[in-house]
Amino acid sequence: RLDRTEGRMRSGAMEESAVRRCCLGWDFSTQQVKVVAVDSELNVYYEDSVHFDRDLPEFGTQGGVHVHKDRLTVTSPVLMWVQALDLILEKMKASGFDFSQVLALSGAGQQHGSVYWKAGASQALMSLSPALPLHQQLQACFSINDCPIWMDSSTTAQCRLLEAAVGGAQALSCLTGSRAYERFTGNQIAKVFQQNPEAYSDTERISLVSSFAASLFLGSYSPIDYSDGSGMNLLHIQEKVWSQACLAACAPHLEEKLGSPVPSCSVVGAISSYYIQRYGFAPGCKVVAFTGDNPASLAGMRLEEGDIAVSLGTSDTLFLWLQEPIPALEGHIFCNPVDSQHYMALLCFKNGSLMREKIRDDSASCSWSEFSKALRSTEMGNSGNLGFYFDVMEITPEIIGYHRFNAENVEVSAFPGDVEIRALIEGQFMAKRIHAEGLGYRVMPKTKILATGGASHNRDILQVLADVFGAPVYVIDTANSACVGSAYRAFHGLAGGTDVAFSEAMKLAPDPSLAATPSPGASQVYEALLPRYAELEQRILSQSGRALE
Ligand SMILES: Nc1ncnc2c1ncn2[C@@H]1O[C@H](COP(=O)(O)OP(=O)(O)O)[C@@H](O)[C@H]1O
Ligand SMILES: O=C(CO)[C@@H](O)[C@H](O)COP(=O)(O)O
Repeated sequence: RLDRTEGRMRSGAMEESAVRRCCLGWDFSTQQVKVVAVDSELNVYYEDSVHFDRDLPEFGTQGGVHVHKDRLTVTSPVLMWVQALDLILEKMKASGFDFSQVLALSGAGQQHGSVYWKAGASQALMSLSPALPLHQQLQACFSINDCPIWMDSSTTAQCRLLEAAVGGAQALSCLTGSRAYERFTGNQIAKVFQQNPEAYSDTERISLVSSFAASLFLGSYSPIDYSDGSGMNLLHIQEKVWSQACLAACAPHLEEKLGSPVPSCSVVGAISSYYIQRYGFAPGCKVVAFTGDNPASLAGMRLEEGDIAVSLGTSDTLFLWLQEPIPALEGHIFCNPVDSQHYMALLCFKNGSLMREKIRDDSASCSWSEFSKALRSTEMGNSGNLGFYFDVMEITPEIIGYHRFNAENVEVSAFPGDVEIRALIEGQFMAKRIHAEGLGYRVMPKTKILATGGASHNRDILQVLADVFGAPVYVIDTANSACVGSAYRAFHGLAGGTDVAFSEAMKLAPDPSLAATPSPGASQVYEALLPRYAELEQRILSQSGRALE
C-alpha cells in the first residue's frame, strides 16, 4: 500500500508510464484534494494528495474547514481548493507524471458544499493564461469567498420554510429524496440569498464542489450531475429536473444560476487549453461529469445489490444500491451515479474520523497503534458498557455531547481509556446497523461489507465492524475509493456512458480483498446489545426533545 500523503508512482510504474494510457480520478474532499491514475487494465499506478491544513497553512483551516463563532456555520475558502489543484498538478509534474497519456478524467467533491461564481467569472475561466497558476487568475471570480460546506448546520429556519412550501417533510422527501437537511444546498443558497442579497445577485453561476472542480478543468461551467444534484433538496429525483416549487421556495432566478442537470456519466467537454499548454495534457482529453464523493465511492467499490458500503472518512457514511426508492424522514435517496434508472440510499454520520481522533488523543496518547491495542485488549460487548460520542450535532440521529452508560443502563461520567475506545467504535457501528435497518436493510448470509475511507486502514476497527454486523468486511486496494471510482467513471464515460453497463466496462477491475470476518460468538453478543443501544438512543433523543415524529 502506498503512503497516501506522498505522491508516488507504484513500483515499476515510472518506467512504464510513458506508454501507459490512463484516466485520472480526483477527489475534492473535506480535508484534502487527492488524485489517482488508473491504467486501461484498471490498475491504480499513481496516487497523490494535498492536505489543506498541512500544505496550505496560510488559510488557517482545521480539518479543512473554518467553524464560525456560532458553532453552526462551517465554511471552507474557495481559493484554498483552487490553490490545492495548482499544488497537486505541480507535484505530479515534478514527479514525472506524463499528462499526455490521460484519455479522460473525472472527479468527486465533498457533497452539498456550494461555490458562488461572480458575474464575469466565466470570461476569466475561458481566458486562463498558461503562464500563471490558477489561484492567481481566479482571485476575483467568486462573489462569496467562504463556501458553506456539508458540516454547516445553520439553516434550520430555511429548512422549515422549504418543507412548508412543498407540503411537509415527507412530501419534500418524496420529491427530492430527503426531508430538508441543514447542509443540503438549496437551504444553504436560501440563507445566502436572505443574508447576503447583493452577493447573491452578483452571482452568475452556483456550482457544487464537484461541478466547481469540473469547471476548473473545463475552463467553462460544468453542469451538475443527477447524483450529486440529489443532495440539494432541489432535484426531482424521479424526473431528473429541478423542482420548480423547491427553486421558488429557496431563491429567485435560481434555475439560470444552476444550469440544467445531466446524467452522471456524461462527457461534459474536453480539457481546457490551459492544461494542455501548462502541463502537456493531450487536446482530446475528455472531462466526464464530476459527482459527490459518496456516489463516486459506490462506483469505486463496484457495489452490488445486497452489499453495504461503509465509508470511514471525515464523515462516516453508509450506502446501498436501490432499484426502487422509498424516501423517508431519515436518510437520503440519491440518483445512482452509474445507472441513471436506479438509486442509492445514503446515511451520513457527521462525527466520524475527527471524533475518533479526539478519543485517540485523550485515551490513546495520540497513537492509532495504542488505539488498536485498546480494541484488542477489550472484549466484544465491552462488559455491557455503551457510549454515544458526538462532538458536533450529529445528523443521524440529532444528538450532541457524550453519553456513557454502564451495564445497568445507568449514565456514568467517565470510562477507563480502553473501555472508552471500545465504547466509541462499537457505538459508532451499532448506530450504523440500527439506522440501516431502519431503512429496510437486512444483513443476509451473502452480505459483504465494503469498507473505505481513511479509517479503513485500521484492521482492528474493521474487526469491530465485522463483529457488529455479523458479516465479512472487504476493502479495495486503496482507501481512496472516491478517486478510484472517479477514474472508473471516466473510463465508463469514455466507453459510451449511458449506452454501456458500468459493470461491463469494469470487468477487469480487481476484486476487493477480505479484511475481517466475524469472531465466533459475535452475533449473540450484539443481538443482545443492539436493542439496548437503540433504546438508550431513544432515551437521549427524548430527553433532548429531538425524537423524530
Ligand atoms: N490507522 C488509522 N486508524 C484510524 N483512522 C485513520 C487511520 N489513518 C487515517 N485515519 C483517519 O482517516 C481520516 C481521513 O480519511 P479520508 O477518507 O482520507 O478523509 P476525507 O476523504 O474525508 O478527507 C483522518 O482524519 C484520520 O482520522
Ligand atoms: O455530507 C456528506 C454526505 O451526505 C458527507 O459525506 C460529505 O460528502 C463529506 O465527505 P467526506 O469528506 O467525509 O468524504
